Amino acid sequence: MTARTTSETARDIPEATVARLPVYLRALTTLVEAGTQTCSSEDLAAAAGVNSAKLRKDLSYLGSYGTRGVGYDVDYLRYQIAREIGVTQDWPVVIVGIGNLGHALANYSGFRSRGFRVVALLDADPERHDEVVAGVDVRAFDDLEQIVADQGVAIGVIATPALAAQAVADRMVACGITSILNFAPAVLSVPDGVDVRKVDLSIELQILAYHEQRKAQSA
Ligand SMILES: NC(=O)c1ccc[n+]([C@@H]2O[C@H](COP(=O)([O-])OP(=O)(O)OC[C@H]3O[C@@H](n4cnc5c(N)ncnc54)[C@H](O)[C@@H]3O)[C@@H](O)[C@H]2O)c1
Repeated sequence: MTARTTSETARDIPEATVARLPVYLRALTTLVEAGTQTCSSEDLAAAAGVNSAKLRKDLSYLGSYGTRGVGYDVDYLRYQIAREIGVTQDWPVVIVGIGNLGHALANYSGFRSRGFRVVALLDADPERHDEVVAGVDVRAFDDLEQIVADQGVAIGVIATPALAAQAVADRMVACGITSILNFAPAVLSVPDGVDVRKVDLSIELQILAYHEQRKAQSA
């Protein structure tokens, strides 16, 4: 994943720390679900896959230092991180491009449990407009402006072909969306104040392929 952000968070938490907070949140959620009440920084670091010094430093930005000999209160730390990320509130999200990937994203139940509510699925193809995916109607892309205004949407997901992605992003930005998660293999140009994160699984696979090749060469 690559990040393009225009500003640091209110208390200037470093961007690399911000990127790890959701990882800690996921690890803490697993601990809460397992009934764990306290954990050491070493346990949490192992669950999150980072080293414990880095974890302690990251959590110190949140003013969270744990209790010597006891560790962190799992439930409270989870709340603190969720509050810092902003997922204690419900974020309405629109997904544009309801093809193979759009269907998979719309059907993913993990968004809701992590604070994101998919309020609209939009597609330019009228043949898709009769569909209901995960209980949400697929609607015309031209309804974007109305939906964003009615629902106060700040986050948009792009799952269209690459050629359409910039035009979709432009329409999103023009009607007030300020954060975009882009799955299309296209570099988006957006004005200051709009954050774009790009997800590209084939790049992740290519990085793994590079390491596989290195392993094979040194074997
Ligand atoms: N990032 C990743 O890891 C990853 C993985 C898979 C696919 N993708 C990308 O996601 C995108 C979607 O892939 P897919 O397999 O779902 O494609 P798809 O062809 O099945 O679906 C694309 C959908 O976008 C709609 N669309 C086209 N132009 C539009 C526009 N201007 N406005 C609104 N909707 C529009 C189409 O009608 C279609 O329903 C592609 O760009 C693909 O390369 C990325």
